[in-house]
Amino acid sequence: MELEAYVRALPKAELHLHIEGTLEPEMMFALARRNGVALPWASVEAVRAAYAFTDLQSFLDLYYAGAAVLVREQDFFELAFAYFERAHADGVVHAELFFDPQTHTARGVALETVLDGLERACVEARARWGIGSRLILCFLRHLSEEEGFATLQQALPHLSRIDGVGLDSSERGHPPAKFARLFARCRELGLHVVAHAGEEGPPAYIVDALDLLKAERIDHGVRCTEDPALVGRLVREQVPLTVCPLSNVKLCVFPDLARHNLGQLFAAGLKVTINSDDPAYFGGYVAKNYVDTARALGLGRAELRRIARNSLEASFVSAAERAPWLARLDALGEDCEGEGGAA
Ligand code: HPA
Ligand SMILES: [Zn+2]
Repeated sequence: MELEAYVRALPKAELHLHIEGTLEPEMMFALARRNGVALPWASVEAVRAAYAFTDLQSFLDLYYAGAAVLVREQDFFELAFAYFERAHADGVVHAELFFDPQTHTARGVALETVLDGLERACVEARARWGIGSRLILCFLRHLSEEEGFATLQQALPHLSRIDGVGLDSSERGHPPAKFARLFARCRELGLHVVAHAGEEGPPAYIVDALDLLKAERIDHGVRCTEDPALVGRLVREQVPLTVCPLSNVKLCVFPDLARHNLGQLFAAGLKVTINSDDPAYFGGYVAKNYVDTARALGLGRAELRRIARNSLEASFVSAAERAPWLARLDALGEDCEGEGGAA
């Protein structure tokens, strides 16, 4: 089996995916027209040409500008439905979607509108393709903790359809400590907790995401290798890292995939997963992240199976829900063992 087909056949969970980051330029322009929203680019080609990012902030500026075309429930539905269709083609059996309510409520779009559209797509994806999903509300860390509390207040009537909270946006200068009280309240409400840390921020932010926010997974986390004691802890506690290789290259966290530290993280025994982050902006959905990383770092099929297994184990589904996917994964491993494991 070709590597691409093998990767697509791996049952996998996607755990680090910003739904607003799946907005392809074609949809951006179609929704801008439909909703009468002016965009700062003249054409699909012009917006694609602007995807030459130098760091996280240069991406975020463009990403928030693009998200302004999302206004109605139908827009959020179409956005998420298009993602699920691609995810299904990539062998994703379960996806935990991040969404950024503050990006939308700041423009007068109600949290309920966002949730209604996303949830309808989740239901439709389950019915059509059997894909499972969860929704994770992310707080924008460049805003204040008080604004985060206001967003949580708006979310309270909808907690039955929100599974967890996360922390995203500009990392440098916005440490986890800024949100310790907000995340404590979220935990009291029974929400799962994840946080972006150690993408551009220092390893200390990963430590604080674990100790102060009680994050169950670290989103990115690649800068952990600068602190050997932290790596030891992440291995001991088997804290999942949701690594996004194409994102890291696009945002200049690593100069190229061959110099990405995912292979090093994996060899150290960390619970590494591979994800796409904002695939419309970073040049590839989850299967391309697996394939390109495997080629660049020489990962074999046993390693790819391990990474897919990690994603299923690190998801928020029950052991019973996960069991059939793990069985399929193991069966695939045996089927392909004789075909030469190397990527
Ligand atoms: O990679 C990311 N990092 C931080 N915030 C984000 N919001 C969307 N993508 C990202
Ligand atoms: Zn992210």
